[in-house]
Amino acid sequence: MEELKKLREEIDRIDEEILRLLNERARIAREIGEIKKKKNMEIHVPERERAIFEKVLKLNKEKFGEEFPPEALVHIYREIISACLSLEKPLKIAYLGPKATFTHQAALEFFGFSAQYVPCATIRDVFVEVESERADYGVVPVENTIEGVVNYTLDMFLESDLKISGEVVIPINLHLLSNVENLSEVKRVYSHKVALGQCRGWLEKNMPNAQLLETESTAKACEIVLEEEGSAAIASEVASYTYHLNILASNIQENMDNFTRFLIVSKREMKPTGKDKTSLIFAVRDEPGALYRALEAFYLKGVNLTKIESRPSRKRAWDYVFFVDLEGHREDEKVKEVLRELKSRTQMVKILGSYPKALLSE
Ligand SMILES: C=C(O[C@@H]1C=C(C(=O)O)C=C[C@H]1O)C(=O)O
Repeated sequence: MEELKKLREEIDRIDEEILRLLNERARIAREIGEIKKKKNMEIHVPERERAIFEKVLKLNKEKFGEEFPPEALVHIYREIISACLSLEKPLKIAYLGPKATFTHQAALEFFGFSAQYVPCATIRDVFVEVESERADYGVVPVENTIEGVVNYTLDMFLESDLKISGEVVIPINLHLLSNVENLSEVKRVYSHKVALGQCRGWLEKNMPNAQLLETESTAKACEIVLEEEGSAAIASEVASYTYHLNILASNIQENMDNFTRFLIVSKREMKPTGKDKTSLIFAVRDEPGALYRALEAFYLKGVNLTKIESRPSRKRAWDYVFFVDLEGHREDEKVKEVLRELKSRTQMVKILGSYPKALLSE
C-alpha cells in the first residue's frame, strides 16, 4: 500500500504542476488578447491553433512515445485552447440544431465547450446566421459514408459566398430512442432522412409496420417524441440523455463503419497549414468531352481529387455543376496552376475554400 500511496502523491504533484501551467497559460492568453484588441487584430487565429495541435501531437509521438493517447490529447488541447480563446473573446457558433444533434457534437469537437452555441432550425439558417455576422462560424453536415452527400448543404454553396474554413469527421452510432418501454408500443419513427436511410435494413426487419417520418435533424425528432405518445426517434446517445429518452435499440445503422463529415463555414479565408484541402464548384458546357477536358486539368498538374459530386445547377433543366475536393491549398503553386487551367476549360469555377484537413485524418 505504501507504493500506491507514493504513486498517488506523485500524481498529486503532477496535477498541481498542470494547474499552475494552465493558469499561467490563461494569463498569457488574456495578455495576447489585449494586444490583439489594441492592434485591431483578429482574436481567433485558426492557423496558430492548428500549428499547436500539430506540434503537441508530434511531440507526444516523437518525444513521449504516445504514452498518452493522441485522440485524448486532441480533446484536451481543444478544451485548453477553447477556454483560453474565450478569455479573450468567446466565439459564436451556429449549428444545425436543436441541441444534441450530430452537428452539435461535431461543433463541440471542433470549437470546444467554451464557445457560445446557436442552434438553427435549418441548414439555410446556419448560413444566414454567419452571413449576418450574428455568428462567427457555422457548422453543417455535408456527407455520410452510407448515405452520401447532404444535397441541401451543397446547394447552399451555389448561392452563398461563405467560405469553407474547416472540416470535422465524427463516427455516427444511431439508436432508437423513445419515452415508451417496449418496441411494440412504437407506431411512428422520426429522424433526419439520412439517419432513416442508414437504418433502413433494421427498420424493415424489426418495425415493418411503423410509419417513418422525416425531420430537419435527429434531435428535432427527439423533441417531437417528447410530445407524442407511441413514437420513437433515431438519434445519438448524447440525445438520449439530453432529452431523457429510453434507448429501445442500440447501433441500428447498417454499417458500424459509419461516419459523417461536417463543414465549418465563415467569411474568413484560411491560411496554408501544409495539410490542406480545397473545395470548388465548376460548370461545363453540355457537349461531348467537356467534363473530360475539365478533369484532365487536375491530372495534367498532378493534383489529387478526393471527391466529385454532380448537382443540378438550378438554372436550367438537366444542367449540372460539379463539386470537387482536392489535395492542397489554393495558394500552393500546383493548385494555382490547376485553377488557371481549369478556368480555361470550364464555363464557371467557384472556389468554396481552402482549409486544414480534419485532425488525425491522415
Ligand atoms: C493565445 C492566442 O489567442 C487564441 C488562443 C490560442 C491558444 O489558446 O493557444 C491560439 C490562437 C488564438 O485563437 C493567440 O493568438 O496566440
